[in-house]
Amino acid sequence: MSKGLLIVLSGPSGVGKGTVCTALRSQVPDLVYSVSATTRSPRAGEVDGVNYFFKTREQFLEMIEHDQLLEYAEYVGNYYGTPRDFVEKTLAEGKDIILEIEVQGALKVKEKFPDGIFVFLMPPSLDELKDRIKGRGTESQDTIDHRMSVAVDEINLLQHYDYAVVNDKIELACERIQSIITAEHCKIRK
Ligand SMILES: Nc1ncnc2c1ncn2[C@@H]1O[C@H](COP(=O)(O)OP(=O)(O)OP(=O)(O)O)[C@@H](O)[C@H]1O
Ligand SMILES: Nc1nc2c(ncn2[C@@H]2O[C@H](COP(=O)(O)O)[C@@H](O)[C@H]2O)c(=O)[nH]1
Repeated sequence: MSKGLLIVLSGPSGVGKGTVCTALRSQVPDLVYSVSATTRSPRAGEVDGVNYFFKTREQFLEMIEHDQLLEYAEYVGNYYGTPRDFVEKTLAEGKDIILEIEVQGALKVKEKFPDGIFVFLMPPSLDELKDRIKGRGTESQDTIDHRMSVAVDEINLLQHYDYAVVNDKIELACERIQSIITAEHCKIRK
C-alpha cells in the first residue's frame, strides 16, 4: 500500500485556515485532520480532542520531553504542536492527512517530510486580514496587534512553500486546494 499525502496548510492568523479546512473536510471526507495540542485556553464552543487537545504548560513540556510531537512552536505566548503518532499511523495506513499549523512549525515539518505538500493560504490584502481577525471576535486588541505583526514575517517566508492559495472566497480556495491534492496524487514520484 502506498503512503498517504502529508498536506500542511499554513498562513497568517485570521486568513481562514480553519474555515477553509472545515469546508475542505466536508467535501473530501477521506481527508484526515490532525488535531493539535496547545496551551492556549479554549475559546467559546471549542471542544477538547476536537478543535485541540488543551494542555497545561507542564503537560505540553512533558509531551516535548517524551518526543510525542512531530513539531511544535511557541506562537504569540502559547505552545502549539502536532502529535506525532497519529500523523505517522495515518500516513502508514495510506490515508491523506492535513495539518493546519503556523509557519515556524511548517518549516520544521518540511525538514522531516520534504515530500510533504506545503500550501500557504494568502489573504487578499493585509487590511482584509486584520478585518477577519477582528471580525472573528476571539482575540483582544493586543493579541490582534501581535498576530498582525507576526503575519508580515510569516508572509515573507512564502518562498519555502510549494503552493500559494489566495483565500478570497472560501469555495474558490477549497477548489484550488482540492486541485492541488488531485495533482499531487497523479504525480510521478521518483
Ligand atoms: N474567504 C473568506 N472571506 C471572508 N471571511 C472569511 C473567509 N475565510 C475565512 N473568513 C473569516 O475570517 C475569520 C478568520 O477565519 P479562521 O478562524 O478560519 O482563520 P485562521 O487562519 O484559522 O485563524 P487562526 O490562525 O487564528 O486560527 C473567521 O471569522 C472566518 O469566518
Ligand atoms: N506550529 C503549530 N502551529 C499550530 C498548531 N496548531 C495550530 N497552530 C497554529 O497556531 C496559530 C494560532 O492558532 P489559534 O487557534 O490560537 O488561532 C494558527 O496559525 C494555527 O494554525 C500546531 O500543532 N503546530
